[in-house]
Amino acid sequence: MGAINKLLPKPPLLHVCGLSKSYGGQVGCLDISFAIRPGEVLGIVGESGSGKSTLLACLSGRLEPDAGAIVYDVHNRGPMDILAFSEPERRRLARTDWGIVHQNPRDGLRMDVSAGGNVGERPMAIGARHYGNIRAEAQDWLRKVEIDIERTDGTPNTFSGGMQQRLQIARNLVTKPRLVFMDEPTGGLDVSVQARLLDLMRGLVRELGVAVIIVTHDLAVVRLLADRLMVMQRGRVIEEGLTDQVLDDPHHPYTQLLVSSVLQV
Ligand SMILES: Nc1ncnc2c1ncn2[C@@H]1O[C@H](COP(=O)(O)OP(=O)(O)OP(=O)(O)O)[C@@H](O)[C@H]1O
Repeated sequence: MGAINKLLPKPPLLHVCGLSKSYGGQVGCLDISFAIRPGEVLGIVGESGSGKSTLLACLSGRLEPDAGAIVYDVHNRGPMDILAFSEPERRRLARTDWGIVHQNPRDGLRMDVSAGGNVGERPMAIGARHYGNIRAEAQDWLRKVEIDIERTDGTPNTFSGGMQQRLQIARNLVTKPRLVFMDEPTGGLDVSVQARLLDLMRGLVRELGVAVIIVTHDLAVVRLLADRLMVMQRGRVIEEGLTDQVLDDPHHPYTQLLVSSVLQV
């Protein structure tokens, strides 16, 4: 039985079914269904207004969907309908199991708290108490995201945009979440800074085996990071599949347009 289990695909970490959200008469996202397995990276692409942010906000508990189910395999408890969670239960899940990397590091960091504090307060929030260990772990993570540990006591507003984004990533990964939501994590950065950040993220995601849902309009980002891709247009998923397959052989005319518009640049 054990040998057979190893051959079977891992059960989904997150299972989304028929998720919809509108704003008055305006469709945000419509009838979205997908599953993501542990350690898998799912990219969601589409032009501005296609519903990416609405979907991500519904998944990460920042927005209440109008319809659908979100089932998450909660650590030590099993698959649960998280839309039925109370607010404290949802906050606890976000603190222990999830990470959220925002496009603007200011939304994900505490700008008046030191870099070491920004990383260290996450393990503290889930029970770490020994100051020396917390600081050592924070510095270990600063090193991993290539921030000089001499900057441990500096605040993020003295950091460059790229450093702030790397700090936000360290703050999210330090507690080894099982699922991380990323919203345009490389947006607003110089191309060379983006490339370095992407390399770093790819290494860390693979090393930790964390599942990631990454929303972006940048096909180069998903090409490098995502195992699977969903393409959205006007709130719906119009194409999905393995990233290379979708990008190298797009079937839907809208995906073909997206891919060809990048190739022309
Ligand atoms: N607060 C809101 N009130 C009304 N309509 C909204 C609101 N937020 C989003 N929408 C609408 O929902 C649709 C999806 O928007 P959403 O922001 O999810 O798209 P997006 O793909 O994330 O776009 P972008 O890449 O520009 O962030 C759009 O038509 C948008 O105008």
